[in-house]
Amino acid sequence: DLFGSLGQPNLALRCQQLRQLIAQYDHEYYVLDAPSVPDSEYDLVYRDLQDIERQHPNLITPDSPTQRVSGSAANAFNSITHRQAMLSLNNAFEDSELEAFDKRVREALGQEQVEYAVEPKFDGLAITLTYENGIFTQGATRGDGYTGEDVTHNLRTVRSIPMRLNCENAPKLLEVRGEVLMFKRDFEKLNQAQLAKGEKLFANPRNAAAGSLRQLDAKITATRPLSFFAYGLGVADGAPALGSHSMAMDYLANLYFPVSEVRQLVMGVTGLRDYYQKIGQLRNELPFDIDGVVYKVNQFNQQNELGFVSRAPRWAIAHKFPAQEALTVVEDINVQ
Ligand SMILES: NC(=O)c1c(N)nc(OC2CCCC2)nc1O[C@@H]1CCC[C@@H]1O
Repeated sequence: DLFGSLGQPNLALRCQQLRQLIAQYDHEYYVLDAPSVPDSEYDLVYRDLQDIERQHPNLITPDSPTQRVSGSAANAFNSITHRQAMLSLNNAFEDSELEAFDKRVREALGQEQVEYAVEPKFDGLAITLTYENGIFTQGATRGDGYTGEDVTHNLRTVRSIPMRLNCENAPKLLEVRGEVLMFKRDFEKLNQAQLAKGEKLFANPRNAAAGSLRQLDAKITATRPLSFFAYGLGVADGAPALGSHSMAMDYLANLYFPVSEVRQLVMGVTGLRDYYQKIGQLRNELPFDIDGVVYKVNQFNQQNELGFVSRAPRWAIAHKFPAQEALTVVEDINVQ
């Protein structure tokens, strides 16, 4: 038969090729929103992999897309201590605080103007992803910044989180920090489905994302439309030398991680202010909720020079928008 002639080694290679192809298709569909093949083609490739794995379970690998929804329901989350603390951010609300931040940074660095990496402040749930030799092995919530909950199985179900790194010589260890969130449109659809099922409605996308991620049964998480954006690195062992936050984001984008498309590099406090205004205008059009923007000194050597105050860095602050009145009201849907 077909498989007899292929033999094990070739089958293993065939599985690897199928996994790689599906990882590419997932990236195009869930991250770039630009599939290169129709769903019918995707389903054929996926079924090929499933058939081989069903006949040869020894060929199943943890990064196989067929393993995204797996694992039985646990009765509690294990506690994970982060190799590198997941710090929080000091907030600025007034323009005067912005001036003060930039002034402190300029004086500490002895520099006229500072280059900042700026990006939206995603309003979701902070998590950390661990990749060992290019394979996703563990995921955890931020928790108190030092220990979080092991939500590995749940994170496997998030299609925009890659199960393997898209590179040849993968780093021995790579920790990726980011935010799990739910897009506004997916949140509306979820609440309409909840309503139709007579189940409770979620208050907002952030609560829906947090509630979905902290399900003990990953099969429930798999039914929820979760997304992810990377915004930083934790421990990186064997990764190429990255000198700045913007370089780290480029590196992650090449590894198939979703990163913000509206991130920028700006100079000085004027650059910060302009970006805050720009995103403030864009806010309601963005497909996801944000509660501000984040400014980071871009160069890592300058970040190291500035260090942290208690648990938050001196080199970064969030600039919050005024809280939006609770406007996510599910309009009356005439439920039959
Ligand atoms: N929510 C965000 O979009 C975000 C971001 N874009 N960038 C950072 O960089 C921080 C992480 C540690 C030092 C700088 N943090 C963010 O969120 C933080 C994570 C934990 C508390 C805040 O929500």
